[in-house]
Amino acid sequence: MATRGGDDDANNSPKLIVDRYLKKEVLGEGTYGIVFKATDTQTNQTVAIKKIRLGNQKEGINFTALREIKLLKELKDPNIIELIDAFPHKGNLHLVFEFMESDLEAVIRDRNIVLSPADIKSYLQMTLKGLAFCHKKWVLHRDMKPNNLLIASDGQLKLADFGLARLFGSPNPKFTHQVFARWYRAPELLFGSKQYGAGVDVWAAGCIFAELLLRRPFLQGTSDIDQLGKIFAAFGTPKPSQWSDMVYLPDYVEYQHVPAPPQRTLFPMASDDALDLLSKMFIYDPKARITAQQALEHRYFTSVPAPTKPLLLPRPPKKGDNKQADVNSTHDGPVVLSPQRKVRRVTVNQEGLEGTVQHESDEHQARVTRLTGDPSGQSSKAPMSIDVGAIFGAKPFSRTPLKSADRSQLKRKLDLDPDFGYTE
Ligand SMILES: Nc1ncnc2c1ncn2[C@@H]1O[C@H](COP(=O)(O)OP(=O)(O)OP(=O)(O)O)[C@@H](O)[C@H]1O
Repeated sequence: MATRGGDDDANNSPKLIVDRYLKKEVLGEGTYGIVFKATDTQTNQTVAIKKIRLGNQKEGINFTALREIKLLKELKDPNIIELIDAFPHKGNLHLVFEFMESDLEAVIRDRNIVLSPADIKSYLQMTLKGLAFCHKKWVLHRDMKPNNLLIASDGQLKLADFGLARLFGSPNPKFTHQVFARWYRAPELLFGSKQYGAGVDVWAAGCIFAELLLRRPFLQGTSDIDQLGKIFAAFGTPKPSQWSDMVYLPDYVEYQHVPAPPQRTLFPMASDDALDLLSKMFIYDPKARITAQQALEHRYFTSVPAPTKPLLLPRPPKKGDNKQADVNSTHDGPVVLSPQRKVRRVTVNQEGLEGTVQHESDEHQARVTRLTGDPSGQSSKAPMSIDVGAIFGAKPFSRTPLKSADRSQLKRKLDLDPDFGYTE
């Protein structure tokens, strides 16, 4: 029997809604409403239900929105989260999605996860595949950021919250999430463009690519003006020859000329191909910016290393099991190592970090080079030893057997990608 009364979100006890979904615990609250875990009793599938408040849309959900939701239901792609069902219930719209284990923000912020160049390539490829699919169907995301890129149990990254920004209006500024969204905002949006296109999503994907490389958000503006300032500091002020239409944008103001620093100084660890793709995703003129499809065809994706297969990507902690992850930290630099990797000693020198990995089960040894770098390019010349075991509180050389997943991941990285870590 459906429970039609007393729909209390704070109450985590299971209850059946619309005769189909057995509602369980609340997973979190976002800009548009509360998300809770549920079981679809028809299919026995675990789902996530996003309950969208329609409070300030007095006329309730309109036909345009319903039509667009129908469109979203038809967007089926391995890199787009599936909208399984949508229904109004007690004055709220309920969107039923496949349940996802984690998200890219958790991966980026988890100090225990090492991202190899191949892993970064894989995450970016899945992001661009999802985007390219939607852009082909004329759907924009408009709210691309790492916590909207969800990760399934099979490692597949899926774009979530597609189109919600357009359907339900700008997020309420009282939510801090909006501040984060600013970091991914394209310059045409910051200049007040009302007729923007798919380029806004590509710019945001570029910010996410940069964040994967740096392990911290790339352009952290504190206001819209400051965001533009951060963009100009990174890429130089746009010249009319680079972006002739900018002068017609509603909020365009002339800025004092700032030259672009060499991109290599911003991403010292990026490969030439990665840097070339990044620079194309950050082209000022949205008409000249690379499209998601063109980005997928960039040589970055065909050069070695090949993108990591989703199943082999580092496993982020499952939702509700994030004791290991330092999700509250705002990283100021690349994360170094996972304790499971048993690095004996790491030496910092001009090249970055060096160390020796000892793998107990097969005595596999490999040199780890360039594990991190100093984004300012001012790393100390004097070598310095760091006992990584001590940093992570793990006993160096303890004989605790590695879990088979850890073992295969480590072996894969060492075998396939000898200078795994930070050649990007
Ligand atoms: N399909 C899903 N499967 C599992 N958890 C989900 C799913 N969708 C959302 N969540 C979780 O529910 C919580 C709220 O998500 P929601 O998308 O509403 O907001 P958010 O991503 O935290 O922020 P914002 O609204 O700014 O994007 C988050 O913890 C999110 O990871």
